[in-house]
Amino acid sequence: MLPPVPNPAEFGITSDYGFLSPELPLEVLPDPYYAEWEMIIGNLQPLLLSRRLQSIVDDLPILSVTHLQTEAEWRRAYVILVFILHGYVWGGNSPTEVPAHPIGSKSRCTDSSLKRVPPQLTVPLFEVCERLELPPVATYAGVCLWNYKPIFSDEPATNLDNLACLQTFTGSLDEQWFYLVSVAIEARGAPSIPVMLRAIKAARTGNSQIVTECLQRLAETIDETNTLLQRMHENCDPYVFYNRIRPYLAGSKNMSDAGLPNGLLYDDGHNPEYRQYGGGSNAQSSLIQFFDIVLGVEHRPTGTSRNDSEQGSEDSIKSRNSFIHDMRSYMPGPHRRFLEHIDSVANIRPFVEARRGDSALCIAYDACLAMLRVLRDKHINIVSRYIILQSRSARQPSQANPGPPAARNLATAAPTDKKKLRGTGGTALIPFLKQARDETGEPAIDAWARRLLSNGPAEKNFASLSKVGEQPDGHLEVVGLCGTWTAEENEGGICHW
Ligand code: HEM
Ligand SMILES: N[C@@H](CC(=O)c1ccccc1NC=O)C(=O)O
Repeated sequence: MLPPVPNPAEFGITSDYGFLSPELPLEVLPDPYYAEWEMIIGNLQPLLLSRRLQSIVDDLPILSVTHLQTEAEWRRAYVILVFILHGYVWGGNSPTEVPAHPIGSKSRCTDSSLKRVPPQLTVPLFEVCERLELPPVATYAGVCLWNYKPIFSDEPATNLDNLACLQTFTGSLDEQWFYLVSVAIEARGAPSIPVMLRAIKAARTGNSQIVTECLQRLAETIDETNTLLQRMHENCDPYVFYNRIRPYLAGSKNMSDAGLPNGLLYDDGHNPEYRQYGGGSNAQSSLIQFFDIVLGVEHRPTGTSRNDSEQGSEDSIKSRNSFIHDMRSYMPGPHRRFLEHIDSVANIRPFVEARRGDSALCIAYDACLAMLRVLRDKHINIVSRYIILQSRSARQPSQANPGPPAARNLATAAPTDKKKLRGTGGTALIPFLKQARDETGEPAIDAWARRLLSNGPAEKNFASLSKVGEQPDGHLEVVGLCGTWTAEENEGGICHW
C-alpha cells in the first residue's frame, strides 16, 4: 500500500503562499504586556549603534509567553527574540569583549557575559522555539518567511518591488533586499507545490502526459526563481552585506575564530547550558529542498560521491548530505514533516527513467534539472561575489587609519584560505556548494540548449545538439546544425558563439 500523497493544507502550506505563512506576518504583538519587547525591536538600530542594547536587555523583566494567543503571535515573538538575540551577541565589540557602555549605565557586562544569553531572552525563546519546533537561533523562517509585508496589499508577494521587511539589524535597503529576494522566490515557487503533487498522483496511474505537463510548469517556475535570484545584485551591495549584515547572521557552531569556542551559554536562570547552532541559511528553505526531493536530486556528504556510497551499498540515510538534511531541523515543524512525507512518495525520477523513449517526458524532466542547476550556478557566482571576494578585501589591512582593533565576528575572523571559508550555516562553502551543484545532474544537452536558445538569436534553430566534449576549464562543447558553441558552464549557460 503506497503512502498517501500529503495534503499541503494540513501543514499550513498553500498554493498561493507556499511555505510563506498564508496570513501575513504580524507587525506588532497586540497585547501591551509585550510593549518592552516591541520597544526594543522597534529601536534595534539606534540601540545597536549606541551600544546600549545589551544593558537594555539585561534590565528587562522575564516576560511570560502565556499572553501569546495565535500562531501569528508566536511567530512574531520568535522574530522579535531572535533579532534581539543576534543583536545582543554580535552587536558589541565582539562576543567576548565588553562593549563600551555609557558611564553610569545601570548594568555593566562582565568579560564573558556576551557569550551568555541572559534569562530575559533564553526563557521565553526556549518556550517559543518548543512551540514552533525551531532552534533558538535566527533561522531562515525568522528573518525571511515571517519577516515581510506587502507595500500595497492588492499586489502579490511574488512582486519583489512590492515587498518590505518588518525587522532588520542595520535598517539598510541592502539587508531588506537580501531577505526579500528569498521571500519573492518562496512566493514564486508556491504554485509548483500542488503542481508536483498532481504529477506524483499522475505517475501512480502511469499518465505520462500529465507528468510531462507538470514538469514543464516546474521548469518554468524554477527559471522564474532564477530571474529573481539574479536580482540580488540590484540593491544588496556585497561590501555592505559581508561587513555590516552578515556578521549578525552568524550561528554559534564552529565559531571558535569569532570568539565562541563553546557556542553560546543559554542561561535560563537555573541551569546555564552551552549550545551550538548553525546560523540561518537558504539551505533552510523548504521550497528548494522540495524541488530536490520531487526531482530525485540526492546530495551526499561533501567530499563523497555516488560511487563511494554504491560500493558500500550504504543505506540512503547514511549517504545523505548531513548538512542539507540537518537543515530540516531548522525549518518550522510542519514544513519539516511535509518534506518527510514528500520524501516517502516521490516517484518522478524512477517514472522518467523507466520511460526513456518518451522524449517529451525526458526533455521536460531534464529541463527541470537544467534550471535547478542554473539556480545553483548563479548562486555560486553570488557566493563568490558576496563572500569570497569580500573576504579577500576585508583582509587587506588599511594603512590609512588602522583604527581600533576590528570587532571579532564572521567577517573579521574569516580564514585566509578560501577553501576554509564557512557559510553562516556552518559549511565549507565552496566545496559544499559546488558538490551540491554537480549533484543536480547533467541535464540532457538538447533540453538545456533548446531552452537557452529559445531566448537566443531567432535565426539559430537547432534540430538537436550533442555534447562533443569538455574543455580543460570546464566549458562544455556541443555541436548542432548551425555550428559549434561553448557555454560558460559556470555562468549558468550563457552561450558564447
Ligand atoms: C548574498 C546572498 C547569498 C549568499 C552570500 C549565500 C551564501 C550561501 C552559503 C555560504 C551557503 C552554504 C550553506 C551555509 O553555510 O550557509 C548557502 C546555501 C544555500 N543557499 Fe545561499 N546565499 C545567498 C542567497 C541565497 C538565495 C537568495 C537563495 C535562494 C534560492 C539561496 C539558496 C541556497 C541554497 C538552496 C543553499 C543550500 C545549498 C544547495 O542546496 O545548493 N541562497 N548560501
Ligand atoms: N548562508 C549565507 C547567509 C544566508 O543566506 C542567510 C543567513 C541567515 C538567514 C537567511 C539567509 N539567507 C537568505 O535570506 C552566508 O553564509 O552568508
